[in-house]
Amino acid sequence: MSGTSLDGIDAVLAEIGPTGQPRLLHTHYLPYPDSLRAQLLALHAPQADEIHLAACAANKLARLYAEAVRALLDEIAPDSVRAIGCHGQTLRHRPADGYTLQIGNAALLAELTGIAVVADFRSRDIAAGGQGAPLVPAFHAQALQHPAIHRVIANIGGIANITDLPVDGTVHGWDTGPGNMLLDAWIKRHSGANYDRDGAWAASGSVHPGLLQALANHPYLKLSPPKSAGREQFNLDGLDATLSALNQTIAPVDVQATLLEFTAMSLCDAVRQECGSAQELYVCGGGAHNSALMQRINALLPNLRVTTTAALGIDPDWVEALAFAWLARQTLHHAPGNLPSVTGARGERILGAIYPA
Ligand SMILES: Nc1ncnc2c1ncn2[C@@H]1O[C@H](COP(=O)(O)OP(=O)(O)OP(=O)(O)O)[C@@H](O)[C@H]1O
Ligand SMILES: CC(=O)N[C@H]1[C@@H]2OC[C@@H](O2)[C@@H](O)[C@@H]1O[C@H](C)C(=O)O
Repeated sequence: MSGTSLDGIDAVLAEIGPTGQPRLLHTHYLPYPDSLRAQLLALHAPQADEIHLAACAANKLARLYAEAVRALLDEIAPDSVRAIGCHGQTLRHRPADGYTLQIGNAALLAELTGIAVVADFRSRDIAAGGQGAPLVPAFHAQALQHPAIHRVIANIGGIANITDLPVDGTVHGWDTGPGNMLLDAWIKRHSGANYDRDGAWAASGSVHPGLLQALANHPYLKLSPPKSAGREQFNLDGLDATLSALNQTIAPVDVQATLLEFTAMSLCDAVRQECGSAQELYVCGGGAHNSALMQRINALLPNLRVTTTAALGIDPDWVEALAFAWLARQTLHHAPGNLPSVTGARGERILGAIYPA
């Protein structure tokens, strides 16, 4: 899994039992080199010769994915692995235009590893009229649903998404707004750091009410699910435009504090408005490590027990990667991977393309 934070590759070796229950065997995190991160970020905007540049970046990604796979395979023979589920790196996500694009040369990854690869999980759902995202809710339902407790799972990566798991067994899920994306971008600009460790910088500032209000007016937040978001909706250019329109001097540290509050607020508003009787919220994704963010989520949802998926036995860092291992297994079993109640697709679909070993 390489997600919208553009931080690197989360790789897991997983065994998935006959009922679909996952068991995490090994994990490996491979950060992107700074140069690749910068190239991928640049490819999110139009530029000259971008088809060539994207194809070259896809090859680089395949080589890094292969390196991550090799690191997992120290103690297991490659031929005992059925498949690699490879999400790829999202460069564009435009369901309204009928497409989404995740790059990462799956053919090259199959060639380099000698293992079958399942890739391009989102396109079929979009072809069927869906958002193509989020896809993890089906896995959350499989692995984390409780028959008597109304749970919500929040994945806080670059973008934040939630999965609502009421006790009647229905599942809803959508992207609530920014996760770490704006926080990462703002601290990068001001100190060069890739992220605000534990939210310490944000915690040392004060929320600016005018900026918070302006951010809360983002049209994405007013849309009803099904909905999904990406860097198209939440990015530094948009933040700069909001700041210029306010025309006030706001200290960078207070902007960071306000971005953290905006991230927590957009997520918690979605939980309060759409997940009525929810009792428990389990957070996963890198945002689970941001203690200042976790504190604000706790404070904004006083009626829920807020913790991380570690309390359910799944380390929050690996839920998403496990989900794509599970989705790859669904594909190999000719079983659907999408939930039409989440993505809005016309029906269940078998997702992904298979590149045989
Ligand atoms: N100790 C920490 N303190 C604050 N933030 C953290 C910490 N550790 C990780 N993060 C944040 O988590 C991000 C990575 O999260 P994650 O791996 O879930 O993202 P992702 O794979 O891009 O997810 P998605 O696909 O859901 O967007 C980092 O960019 C950083 O912002
Ligand atoms: C297009 C795309 O890559 N979307 C990601 C992104 O990151 C979080 C959120 O936005 C979610 O919609 C999705 O990823 C997760 C893994 C998903 O599909 O469930």
